[in-house]
Amino acid sequence: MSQPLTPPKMKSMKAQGSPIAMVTAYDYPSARLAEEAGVDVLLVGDSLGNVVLGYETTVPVTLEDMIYHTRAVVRGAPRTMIVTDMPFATYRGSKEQTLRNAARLMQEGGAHAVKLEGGAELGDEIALLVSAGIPVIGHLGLTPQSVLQIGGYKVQGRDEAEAARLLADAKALEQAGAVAVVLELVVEPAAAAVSRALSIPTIGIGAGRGCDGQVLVYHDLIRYGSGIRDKRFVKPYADVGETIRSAVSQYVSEVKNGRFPEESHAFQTQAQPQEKPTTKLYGGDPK
Ligand SMILES: Nc1nc(=O)c2c([nH]1)NC[C@@H]1CN(c3ccc(C(=O)N[C@@H](CCC(=O)O)C(=O)O)cc3)CN21
Ligand SMILES: CC(C)C(=O)C(=O)O
Ligand SMILES: [Mg+2]
Repeated sequence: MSQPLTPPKMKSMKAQGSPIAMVTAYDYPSARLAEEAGVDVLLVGDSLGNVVLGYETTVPVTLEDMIYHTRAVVRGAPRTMIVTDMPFATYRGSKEQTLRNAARLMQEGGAHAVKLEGGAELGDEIALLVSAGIPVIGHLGLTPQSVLQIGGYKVQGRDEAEAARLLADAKALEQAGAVAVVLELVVEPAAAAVSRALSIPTIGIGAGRGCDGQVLVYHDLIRYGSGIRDKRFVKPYADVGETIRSAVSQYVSEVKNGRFPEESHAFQTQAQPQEKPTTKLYGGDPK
């Protein structure tokens, strides 16, 4: 991809039946690799609280955390559309504060769009952000920022009433000007019905095959982390956690048994031919 995706382009992808591939990212190297891999959209998710910062939930994640990680992701993926989650309690209560917080994610963080968890009750907030020129993505179904209220991570839309409310909320988000809606942990028929009823794309996570796009948490997708539990909706495409554990463990043994470093890793008084000149580069290590 040469230029970041735009909201109109996302909508035309839906119209053409071309699935949108989204993944989270939280730092420079992961963003860079995802851009090289051709993802359409990167989400700086507040799931960084769980997978990067080690919190139990996304509730402790701050606006400063989101700005900091967004900046790193933007540096790693300058040609990819970057969406940043507005974290817990930063988009309710005061309109002024909601706009200021979203603006900081865009101006200081460099995000191209923001994502908010919630339904029809957010109509005014979304309309305000849209009027300021901010692309807004909604998030329905399981909304992890309310986990302490909900009492767990549960599949949504199982009964008729829940499915109807999901559809009404999705329509309200579209009406308010949202450019896409994430559907999390929603039963497949309900997510498919919402996807058919909207002209803006739905991006599913644990929402089955009927959505217009998919999103997964980076660390789940590559099994990066200790004790990453394979959830039903995740397909792990690599086992990076095991790769890292094994590499670091080999390093530790080689240091302890004296096999590392070797002569080839050492510098002598006279420069040797294989030594590389030192380079000063911005934007990460030389490749
Ligand atoms: N690593 C990670 N991946 C995520 O997808 C994710 C996060 N963290 N943190 C924020 C939210 C929380 N999410 C979660 C957390 C747990 C389940 C879970 O336990 N799912 C069960 C199904 C539950 C049920 O049957 O009702 C599963 O086995 O998939 C799902 C989504 C999604 N998000
Ligand atoms: C799971 C996705 C949709 C998300 O909101 C996050 O990563 O925080
Ligand atoms: Mg999130």
